[in-house]
Amino acid sequence: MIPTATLEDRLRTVARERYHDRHPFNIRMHDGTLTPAELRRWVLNRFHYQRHIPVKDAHITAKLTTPALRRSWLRRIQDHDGAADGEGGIERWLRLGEAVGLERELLLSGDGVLPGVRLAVDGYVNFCRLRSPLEAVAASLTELSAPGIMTARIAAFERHYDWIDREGLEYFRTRVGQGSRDSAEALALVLEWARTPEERQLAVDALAFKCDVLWSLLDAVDGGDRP
Ligand SMILES: O=C(O)c1cc(C(=O)O)c2c(n1)C(=O)C(=O)c1cc(C(=O)O)[nH]c1-2
Repeated sequence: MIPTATLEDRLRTVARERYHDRHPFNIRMHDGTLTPAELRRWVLNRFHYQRHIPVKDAHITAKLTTPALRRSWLRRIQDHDGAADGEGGIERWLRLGEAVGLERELLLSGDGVLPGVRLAVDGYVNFCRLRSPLEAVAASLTELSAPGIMTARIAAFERHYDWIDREGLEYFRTRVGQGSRDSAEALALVLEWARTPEERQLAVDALAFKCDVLWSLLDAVDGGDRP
């Protein structure tokens, strides 16, 4: 039997070693060498991911079997959708869009989202819709690495892209705390639920799949716009 500590180590290793902070496009973003057009392409395409996070969290919530679990997962939907119009993570991402020069109407229209990004996001939503609660929750564990990448991103944007209004970075500032809390909560559930070696392997594989989703998204953005 593999002890629980080993599963946590395996998950943390996957979340670290296969994370999209190592993707060439992310490295260029943080080095400050993206052109404004490239940065806009990333913000526009990532909005497609952002707006689907509460959809996938609704699929996960529907699989949870106790009021306490559903209540805690519902909070994630509210983090993104807000308690009212003009609040929440999706609204903050729209403001990031405006700070880089993209009209919110353009982001909301979905125009310009790359085919590879649509496929990656569909893949993630459908994975959480079709797989077990263990696998769906384990897939969210990329967020073990998210607070680190967000902190690095805030510093990189402030340093290298001074044409972007700092207020636009509020999405990332808010996500540092939310991501730490969400990943701790998800990790505790996965460690509790994955009791057999097979279940532990499913959790690790789910996390590896999610790393591939994020990697594919950046591959598509790195490939440039359609002619
Ligand atoms: O910018 C990023 O690098 C990044 C990564 C991730 C992630 O690691 O999954 C998320 C986010 N951002 C994010 O903003 C977010 O709301 C989020 C939700 C989830 C999830 O799987 O439930 N991941 C992420």
